[in-house]
Amino acid sequence: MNILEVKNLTKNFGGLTATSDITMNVEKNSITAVIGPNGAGKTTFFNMVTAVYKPTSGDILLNGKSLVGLKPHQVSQFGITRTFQNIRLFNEMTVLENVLVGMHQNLKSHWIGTLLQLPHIRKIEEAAKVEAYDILKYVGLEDYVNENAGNLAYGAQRRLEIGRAMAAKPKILLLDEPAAGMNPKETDRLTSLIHDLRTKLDVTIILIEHDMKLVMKISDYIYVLDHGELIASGKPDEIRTNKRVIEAYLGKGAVAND
Ligand SMILES: Nc1ncnc2c1ncn2[C@@H]1O[C@H](COP(=O)(O)OP(=O)(O)OP(=O)(O)O)[C@@H](O)[C@H]1O
Repeated sequence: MNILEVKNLTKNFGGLTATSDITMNVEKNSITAVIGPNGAGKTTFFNMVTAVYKPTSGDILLNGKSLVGLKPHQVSQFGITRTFQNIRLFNEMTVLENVLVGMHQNLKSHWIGTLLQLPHIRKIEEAAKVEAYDILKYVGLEDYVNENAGNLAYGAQRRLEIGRAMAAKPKILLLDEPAAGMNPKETDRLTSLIHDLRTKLDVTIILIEHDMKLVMKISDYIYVLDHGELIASGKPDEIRTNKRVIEAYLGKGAVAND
């Protein structure tokens, strides 16, 4: 079953076409990768799915309902959260607080209740902390709960970002280059985390990533963009050997003629 359907999605910035007539289907509970050389339109695609940009034309359907025209916070309430290419944590807040921030839209507490320390609000907040702690365990940060986020090592900061995004209980998690800047050990750890999120927490993952080893290892399906156009789609083994994909990455002439 498709959780997300992208239909003929185009985004123009003045005379520049960032994505052109893209159609994709993302199956529920899958790991789907969107790859392509720099400037291919990958982040623009994420920005349209999260309503940061309005498509010039085309549609995006979440469980059959259009997301076009919604505000970013509404898309997030409908169950789509993301992480960013550049880490965006609250460095001066603790690791636990960063996850609690990600959870806020699911908390029914009201500021006045918090201010007055009403017992039922305190209960909700305690429950939120327990849940946040569970998430931190999941992403392997339970020993750093009270550490400031800015003090974490790079790979740990990236995992905290994923933890914060998971706190919103998304149906779809969009990861924008989660392995960027990671060393091979950190990438391995991230790979198994992403794999676990899908298998154990029932989330659908859409991943933009330049690390092809990671992409080929965990993706069920891959879409390839080049200069805003969808040039290929298929399972990792199909993409690995696709001539247009190899040419897009390595330049024309990289593929020997048959
Ligand atoms: N807000 C904007 N205004 C004008 N042009 C933009 C805007 N955002 C993106 N673009 C252009 O759209 C094209 C696609 O950019 P995009 O960032 O989506 O590519 P990408 O595949 O994510 O690249 P990278 O892998 O380098 O992050 C580029 O030519 C970029 O300069």
